[in-house]
Amino acid sequence: MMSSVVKVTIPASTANLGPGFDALGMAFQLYSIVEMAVSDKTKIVLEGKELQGTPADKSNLLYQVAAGLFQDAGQPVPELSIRAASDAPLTRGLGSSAAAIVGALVAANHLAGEPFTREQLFAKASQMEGHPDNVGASMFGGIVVATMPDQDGASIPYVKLPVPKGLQTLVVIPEFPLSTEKARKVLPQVYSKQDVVYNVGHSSLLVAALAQGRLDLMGQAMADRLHQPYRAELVPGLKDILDNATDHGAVGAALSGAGPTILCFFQTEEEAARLREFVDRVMNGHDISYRIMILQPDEHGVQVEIHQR
Ligand SMILES: Nc1ncnc2c1ncn2[C@@H]1O[C@H](COP(=O)(O)OP(=O)(O)O)[C@@H](O)[C@H]1O
Ligand SMILES: N[C@@H](CCOP(=O)(O)O)C(=O)O
Repeated sequence: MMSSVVKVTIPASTANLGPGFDALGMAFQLYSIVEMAVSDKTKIVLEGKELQGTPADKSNLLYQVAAGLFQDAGQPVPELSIRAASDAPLTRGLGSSAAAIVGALVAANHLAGEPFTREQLFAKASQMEGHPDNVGASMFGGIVVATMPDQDGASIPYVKLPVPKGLQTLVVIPEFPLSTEKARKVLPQVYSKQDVVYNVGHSSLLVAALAQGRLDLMGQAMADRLHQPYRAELVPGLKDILDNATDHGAVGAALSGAGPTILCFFQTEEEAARLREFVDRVMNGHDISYRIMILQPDEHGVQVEIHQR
């Protein structure tokens, strides 16, 4: 009998864009894939260097998320054959856990006969991550503005914005990992009224600037007081880059998600060259190993192909 293999391609993402903590996400043309099929015995194959060290048994996040979906749908959890690969590095602030959750949910939902809509999968993924920023971008592509609802399980209100034409991203990816869990623990429990008002203003201005393609406002609008100042102690070079990137070719700069990746937006090749030189100088000054990637935005979000075997 023929059985179906579902192949899901998921874009990596950046969250926050500076002030939009837990609310803004943007998808990149940097992909991971998850292939899933019902099988006699669970087998998980993880390909490539980025997934090295990730468990290949039933404790794997992809299996756990897929099993949870079958349970939520009121179906027995089948044995699963899973193959996964990622061009995006893990624990660097490029949304790998969100991409894995989105990939496993979309794949398992297909195998279960599509019991849940995309909006419901988005809500599930956001509950699992605890915030909708990366999962929104991986699910829908482009720039996603979203917020967690007051009630558990309710749908997540969001708006997808196209990425302003010509906006490109240079990411500086340090070699050391930083788990999101650790980078959330350094944040305060309580903020001053001034800092909250500051972020509401900057995040609102940033969303409006993105919606109208006002790249001239991004440098100012991307300033943040809720997370970057606290996370700077975990990311050598961050403060320097945030303070000075716009003087060296950047349209704006931010910590990518919880870090340690740092992102700088730019438009022209000349800006990219100036930025590279600046970033090299800063990171070498801190004696940090890193790599630089130029990433284009993804506008499509998660993509699904079905194969018969
Ligand atoms: N394809 C995958 N398969 C299994 N687990 C994954 C996969 N991708 C990410 N993960 C899990 O997500 C963790 C990274 O999540 P996190 O600390 O939030 O960093 P980030 O999302 O910024 O990469 C990894 O340590 C791993 O446990
Ligand atoms: N809003 C979250 C985003 C975490 O993104 P990740 O890619 O680092 O997992 C946060 O800032 O904690």
